[in-house]
Amino acid sequence: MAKINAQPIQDVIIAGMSKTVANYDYAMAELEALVEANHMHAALRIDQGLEKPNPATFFGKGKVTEIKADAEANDLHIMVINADLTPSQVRNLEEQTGLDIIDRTGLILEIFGNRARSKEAKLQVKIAQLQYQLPRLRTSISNRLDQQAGAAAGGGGGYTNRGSGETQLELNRRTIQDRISHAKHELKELNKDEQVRRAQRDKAGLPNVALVGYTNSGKSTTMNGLVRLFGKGDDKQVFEKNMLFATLDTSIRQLTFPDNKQLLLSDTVGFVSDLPHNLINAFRSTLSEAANADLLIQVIDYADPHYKEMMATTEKTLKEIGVHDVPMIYAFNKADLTEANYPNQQDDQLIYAARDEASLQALTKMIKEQVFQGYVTNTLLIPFSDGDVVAYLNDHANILKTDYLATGTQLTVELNAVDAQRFANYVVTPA
Ligand SMILES: Nc1nc2c(ncn2[C@@H]2O[C@H](COP(=O)(O)OP(=O)(O)OP(=O)(O)O)[C@@H](O)[C@H]2O)c(=O)[nH]1
Ligand SMILES: [Mg+2]
Repeated sequence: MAKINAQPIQDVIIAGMSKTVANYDYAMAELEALVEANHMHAALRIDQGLEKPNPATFFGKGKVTEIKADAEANDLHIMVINADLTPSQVRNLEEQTGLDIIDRTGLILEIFGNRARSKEAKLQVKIAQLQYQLPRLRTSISNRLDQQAGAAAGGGGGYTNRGSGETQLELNRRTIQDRISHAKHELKELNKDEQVRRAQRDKAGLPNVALVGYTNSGKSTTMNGLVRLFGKGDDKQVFEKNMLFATLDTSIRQLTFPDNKQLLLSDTVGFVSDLPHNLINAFRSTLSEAANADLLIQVIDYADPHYKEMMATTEKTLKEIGVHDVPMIYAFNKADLTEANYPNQQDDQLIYAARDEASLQALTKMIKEQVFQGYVTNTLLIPFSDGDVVAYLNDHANILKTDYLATGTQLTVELNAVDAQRFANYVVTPA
């Protein structure tokens, strides 16, 4: 699939309805970045200021004629629109302009389709794509997604719908519905394994910390930096790259600090405004790591002039995936590209750069202050016959003091809630 990058970049029109979107300029800048992420280039931009989109063709009648003429004059064949259109709006516009129309959700689904690597991500994207296609069978975007799915399956799987008769359409509807159920079933099987792994992790009682934030803000780079400092020697680095949606999976790594305290850190899919609903649904299990976290680190690209809008997008998306009341550290990244001093902490905010070690140490300190609050310091007297307990604590806990008494080993040790409970029988009051 390395071929994707070899594809020529396709010139397209981007278009939007300026009065129906809050912060229109930012929305169009975001659309342009999404278009680039899909190996396209916004060669022409068309705006219209209607109060309400035309129910039949989205744009007004005169505008549609203008679009057709502009497209022909510039030899452009695709128009990407900064909104979600009804299936009939897409069909009408395609008929009247002769252009292939891609709406916002279609665009994001196509990007995700190109990026998905793991089996889980592929299934999740496929489900979202098929659900999107179902009411849009006779549109060009449905064909595009079909061709993508066909290419991913090794070629030959794609089929075209345009201009096909009603019988063909019915057949396709059934085929798509079958494919959705099949993919859902496969995903469910995969998620079973994931649930087992999660149960094992929960049993270990380690705090869960999740990196979240707008796409391309530096989550994976931050994860890799922390893993380099505190991960196990054989921990793999996660994929980091200057492109939207580089990460479509959740990776989890264990960090162990010099005082033996441990936590699990996860890195996941980045956000963008108005992530399609069926995509969010399909990615629910991937995103659940964030929903179950004890602490979120919101990574923000502080060097991007739109960082405030990106933060608002992140907050909104988190609400949508059901994340409420999880404590958050605001990590303003890429300070090396700004005038700001770094690392610089103020309350729950940190200005930093993900590849700067002092920054990573500052972030670590903030994380530790948050997640290890619930630790208690106990003194345990462990009989010599329970040597495995002493061994476990040596590996997993911060031992402040060790005394060898006639009756056993006496440890003063910091314990998380699960371990404190587990070893409650050994607690003594030190003499
Ligand atoms: N200058 C600078 N670049 C950074 C910093 N952190 C990350 N980057 C770059 O920003 C780009 C995106 O980084 P990633 O870590 O892949 O971002 P992400 O948030 O994981 O992105 P997605 O997985 O696409 O959501 C890469 O080109 C990184 O090299 C930083 O502190 N300074
Ligand atoms: Mg990433």
